[in-house]
Amino acid sequence: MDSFVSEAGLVVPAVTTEQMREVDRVAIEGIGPNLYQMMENAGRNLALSCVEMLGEGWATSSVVVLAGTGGNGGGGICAARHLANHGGQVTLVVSDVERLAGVPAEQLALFRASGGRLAAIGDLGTLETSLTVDAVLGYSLAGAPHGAAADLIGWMSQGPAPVVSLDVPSGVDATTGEAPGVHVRAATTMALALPKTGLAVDATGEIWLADIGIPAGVLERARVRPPPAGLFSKGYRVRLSWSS
Ligand SMILES: NC(=O)C1=CN([C@@H]2O[C@H](COP(=O)(O)OP(=O)(O)OC[C@H]3O[C@@H](n4cnc5c(N)ncnc54)[C@H](O)[C@@H]3O)[C@@H](O)[C@H]2O)[C@H](O)CC1
Ligand SMILES: [K+]
Repeated sequence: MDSFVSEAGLVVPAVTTEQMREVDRVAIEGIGPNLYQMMENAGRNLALSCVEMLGEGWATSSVVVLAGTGGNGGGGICAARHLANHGGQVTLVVSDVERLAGVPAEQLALFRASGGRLAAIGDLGTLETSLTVDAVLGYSLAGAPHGAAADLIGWMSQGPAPVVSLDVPSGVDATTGEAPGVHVRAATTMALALPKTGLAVDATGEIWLADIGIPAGVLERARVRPPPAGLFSKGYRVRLSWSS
């Protein structure tokens, strides 16, 4: 789907993975924001969505954050820190801690300082959750999920807790919407910067779009259509629907 629509009726263009990568490249190698800044905005918005989904008394509910080793996982780890910083009962599970590098690894170091709990994949069977955050795989999905990523997706699919997916439900191709193997069925998906063309599938649940601070000049240089003026005039997240 090449566009989505906001509740106010604004038409929001969608991007493919290739287009989003170009936006990220122009931002990170050139104008900014840098990866740290974008990930912080992603994680903070995601944490806020979790608080809103859980409602009053959210801080007494258990939240499990499942994170992969790339940019998607880094955003999830950042959200886990924000939840822990605000007194939430958060447990983080990373698919492969040894493979974390760069900014996602720095996110984990920050999380460790928050007092939140880090659990191993082997502990999954003992974890209780009221809301699960899916930050396992983002737009760099390559083929059917395998290894620890597939285990985490399987765990989310078994339990009754709602899942909030970051950017795209893990296992769903962000460009085509196809799922080459196991995939997450989200209650809510929070897309970053611009909705991806593959999000018009049932696995996404409610779609929200979060502003992560990318200015119009970056989109222009990446030759990507910008979101309509005023889309984020009331806040940093807006609900989107499929356009008919
Ligand atoms: N402007 C933005 O939208 C931003 C988005 N961000 C987030 O970053 C991810 C994309 O990050 P990336 O590091 O490119 O990759 P992923 O996190 O999607 O994947 C990580 C990792 O997973 C492995 N993998 C791929 N396919 C499989 C598979 N089938 N089975 C198992 N493992 C797999 C592979 O090793 C990948 O490298 C994007 O979605 C956003 O969430 C940034 O935070 C900044 C800006
Ligand atoms: K995800």
